[in-house]
Amino acid sequence: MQIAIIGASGFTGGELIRLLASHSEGEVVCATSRKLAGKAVALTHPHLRGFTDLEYTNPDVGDIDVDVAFLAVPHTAAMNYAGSLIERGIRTIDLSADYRLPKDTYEKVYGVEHTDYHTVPYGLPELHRNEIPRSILVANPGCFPTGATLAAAPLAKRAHTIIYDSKTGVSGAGVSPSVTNMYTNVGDNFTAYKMTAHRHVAEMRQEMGFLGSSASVHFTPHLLPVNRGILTTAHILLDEPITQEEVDALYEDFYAREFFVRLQRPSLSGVRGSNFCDVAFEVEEGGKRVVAVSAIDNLVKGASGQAIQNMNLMCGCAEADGLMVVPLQP
Ligand SMILES: NC(=O)C1=CN([C@@H]2O[C@H](COP(=O)(O)OP(=O)(O)OC[C@H]3O[C@@H](n4cnc5c(N)ncnc54)[C@H](OP(=O)(O)O)[C@@H]3O)[C@@H](O)[C@H]2O)C=CC1
Ligand SMILES: CC(=O)N[C@@H](CCC(=O)OP(=O)(O)O)C(=O)O
Repeated sequence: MQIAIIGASGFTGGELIRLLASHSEGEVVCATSRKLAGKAVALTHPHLRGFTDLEYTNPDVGDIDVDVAFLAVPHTAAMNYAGSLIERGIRTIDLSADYRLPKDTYEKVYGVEHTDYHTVPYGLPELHRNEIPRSILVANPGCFPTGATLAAAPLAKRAHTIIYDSKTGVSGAGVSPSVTNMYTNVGDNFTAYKMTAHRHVAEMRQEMGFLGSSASVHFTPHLLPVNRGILTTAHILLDEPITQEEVDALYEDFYAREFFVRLQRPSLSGVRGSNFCDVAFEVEEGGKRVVAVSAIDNLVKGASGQAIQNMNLMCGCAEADGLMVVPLQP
């Protein structure tokens, strides 16, 4: 199975190459970068030396001839590639936000016109496993919505309000330097941003709706001085009181067949480098608030690992192929 990574010089592109190095059926044969064409991939991803001899190329999209393509480019750029790939039968996984939302919602949230819209499955396998195998194009979820939705999903129908409070590592902002992500602003510091209107809240609401929830959903992200990981605390407010035993049973049942969701105390180092989402939950006295906490690696379950999970489902490979990576704790 020949694979192209479009946008391979970025963080998620590098993670795709790292994880696919141990895939039993896939081989990365094309790694694109507009700026680094002709240079060795291992020059900008030195951790990959010895695992890839590829050089970056900058082909026209119509000349990319592979079985599977990953779009690891910014939102609004992915829509320029997807159409040409899928019309030639290339299974495509888009890591950007371009196909995650209905067209009108996307255009409102992202403030741009969508010039090549397709309705495609939302690639959160734990919720949409049945839709993904039939699809030629899958929208890989946002990093925050992945951790948040997996934390609250089993209680979706019981909640009237869900408040997600997330802390993220800086690699979520991508490889390009900026004043926001420079060391002097991030190191030895901790701050909230986009406090009431982050673009990911639309995805979080969409997935709660998919689960049959009418809960009102709110979200505030914070920037942690770490490279990888998202810890999300979900405050799940209920109309009817619930017991700890009932919540235990709901989560255990919901995730009984999900290898990548582990019900144990979440921490960033407990999932680092891996495709796991760890989730724990506790009922407050009185039974009307459940606090559920999740941890993911934003570059793996929040992006490239989940994208490979989707590829595996789309292509009939074992779901965990390329993803049997043990977390890096401590
Ligand atoms: N980082 C994260 O934790 C997560 C990221 N994502 C999403 O995945 C995608 C990639 O993210 P990430 O790897 O962090 O981003 P980076 O900024 O690190 O990398 C982006 C890549 O895309 C290329 N690129 C940039 N602009 C364009 C363009 N207009 N056309 C073609 N290629 C372009 C860049 O290389 P060059 O300029 O050389 O061509 C680079 O290789 C984004 O949509 C992001 O939102 C999703 C979940 C989590
Ligand atoms: C730290 C940081 O800036 N994180 C990014 C989200 C990460 C991301 O990649 O967004 P998508 O999943 O939609 O692609 C942000 O808050 O916008």
